[in-house]
Amino acid sequence: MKVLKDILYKVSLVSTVGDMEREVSELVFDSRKVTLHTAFVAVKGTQVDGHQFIQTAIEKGATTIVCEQLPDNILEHITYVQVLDSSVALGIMAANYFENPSERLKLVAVTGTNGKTSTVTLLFQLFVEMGYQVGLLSTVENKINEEVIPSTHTTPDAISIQSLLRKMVEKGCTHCFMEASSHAIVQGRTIGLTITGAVFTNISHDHLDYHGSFDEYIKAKKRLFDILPKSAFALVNADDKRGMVMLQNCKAAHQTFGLRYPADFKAKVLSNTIEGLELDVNNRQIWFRMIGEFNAYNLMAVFGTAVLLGEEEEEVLMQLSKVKGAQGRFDKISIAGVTAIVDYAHTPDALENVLKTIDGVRTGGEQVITLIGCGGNRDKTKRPIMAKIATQFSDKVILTSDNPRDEEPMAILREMEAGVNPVDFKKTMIIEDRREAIKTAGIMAKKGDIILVAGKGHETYQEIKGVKYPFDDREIVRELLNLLNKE
Ligand SMILES: CC(=O)N[C@H]1[C@@H](OP(=O)(O)OP(=O)(O)OC[C@H]2O[C@@H](n3ccc(=O)[nH]c3=O)[C@H](O)[C@@H]2O)O[C@H](CO)[C@@H](O)[C@@H]1O[C@H](C)C(=O)N[C@@H](C)C(=O)N[C@H](CCC(=O)O)C(=O)O
Ligand SMILES: Nc1ncnc2c1ncn2[C@@H]1O[C@H](COP(=O)(O)OP(=O)(O)OP(=O)(O)O)[C@@H](O)[C@H]1O
Ligand SMILES: N[C@H](CCC[C@H](N)C(=O)O)C(=O)O
Ligand SMILES: [Mg+2]
Repeated sequence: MKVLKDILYKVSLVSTVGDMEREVSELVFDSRKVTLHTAFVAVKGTQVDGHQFIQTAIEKGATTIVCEQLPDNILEHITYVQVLDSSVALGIMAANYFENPSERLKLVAVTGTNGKTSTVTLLFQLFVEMGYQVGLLSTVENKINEEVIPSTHTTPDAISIQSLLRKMVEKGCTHCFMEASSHAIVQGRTIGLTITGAVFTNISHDHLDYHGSFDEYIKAKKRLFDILPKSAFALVNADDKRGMVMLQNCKAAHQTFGLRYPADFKAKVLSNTIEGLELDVNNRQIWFRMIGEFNAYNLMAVFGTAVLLGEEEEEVLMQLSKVKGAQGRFDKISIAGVTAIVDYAHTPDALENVLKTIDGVRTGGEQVITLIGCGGNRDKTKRPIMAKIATQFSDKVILTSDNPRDEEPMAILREMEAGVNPVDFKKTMIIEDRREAIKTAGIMAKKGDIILVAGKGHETYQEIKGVKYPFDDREIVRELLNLLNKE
């Protein structure tokens, strides 16, 4: 039990009604999770306004209500706390409730359209290699050392973040590496965190459905940098023109990484093959297991972060060359003479990067067959662009379902098809069923060919009309390619 007024420390209050010394058993923002003596925080969401569940929360046992508008019927046995912004209050209250765990470890938050999971996973693996106890919050999984805690979001809600950080501190973690999605930043999920360093990987087309415009999307990312204290570091990609935008009016120490423009942490790509990357970093030639130029950026973000956290350059590079990166990112599966690559590319930029990487490591003669879909209930404007990119950089393309969610799969596929140039129609086909699409790609592939299975990476399900059916690209690729004989 915690005392309400302690949990409200540093929260901007508009008014209060009732006992502020009241004990709080738990903090929740979802009426469905209310139990006796919980404090219910009413948040205005994208679907509904949490204020409409205040009565239900009280009926279920909540004795404290935190809200922006006080309800008409004030009950005597309930404490009401009126705040300016419930999401902001929730972040600060969650931090207080779990006793500010982020002040007790070094927390690095990574934002950007692509490369967040790759970067935080590399950081996690690197710091484990260097002998630290480490936490990870990522799209693929959350981790406390070797313990895996399933992830539901790229960035969890404020209460889950603080609760996970608290567990990390209890388990002796000295560092935590987390992804900060633009949704999370805008919704205040990262409020209340003491951040040691923030990293910006890049920004390109995504989530325009949610943010409304590219400018708003940039502003969302920038908010992470705006709140950094002077003692923190802000490490941005010098080769992305929005890197400098992130640093405008940012109080933290400005740091840059990159491959082209002058940067504090810079590398030169010496070789880039299907086996890995050779980079020159401060006149040291190092080999890494990651593939593609985009991974050279991720590696430089990781190198810079580790050095800014006080690690020795030499040691960082040596240990970094051992790590293997995140699941479902450029996962190579070679069976029956065919190489399939399962990759989470789900934005135009990521798809183009992965296809250019494949093109760059081709030895000649082999054809590239790309299988791609776009998620339902998400940014529609990227659909035709992604299909166009797929056809531009591949010999054959199968447009197929990703997670259709509540949309008609065929409608998504038609929107994708609209981006294909008529001259590319003959190399493009539509196969709605993703399993059938993978099978067809396998049948079409000749020995030596490369199949890119893009969009779902590590995901182990396919979401169709509210149901998550088991579906793992990596398993299906293995199963179906094993049935083929290309020898
Ligand atoms: C669009 C979006 O981001 N929605 C997130 C948001 O929910 P919301 O605002 O839609 O909530 P709502 O349904 O309108 O409800 C409003 C409030 O009423 C409460 N409520 C609701 C119903 C009820 O019976 N009782 C009740 O108290 C809810 O708990 C909530 O507090 O806040 C919730 C709690 O934090 C999130 O779980 C939810 O994520 C949804 C499920 C989601 O799919 N989000 C995706 C888009 C997302 O966040 N993705 C990013 C990654 C994006 C990237 O790739 O960069 C991520 O960080 O995962
Ligand atoms: N630095 C990068 N620049 C561009 N593309 C990248 C970069 N790193 C990875 N990618 C591509 O983007 C895909 C997604 O990478 P990753 O999962 O690391 O991004 P993310 O930012 O975590 O995505 P999400 O927003 O879904 O959490 C990868 O599968 C790869 O195709
Ligand atoms: N974090 C991304 C995941 C997209 C993955 C793709 N497989 C899809 O379902 O659209 C998003 O929320 O847009
Ligand atoms: Mg991610």
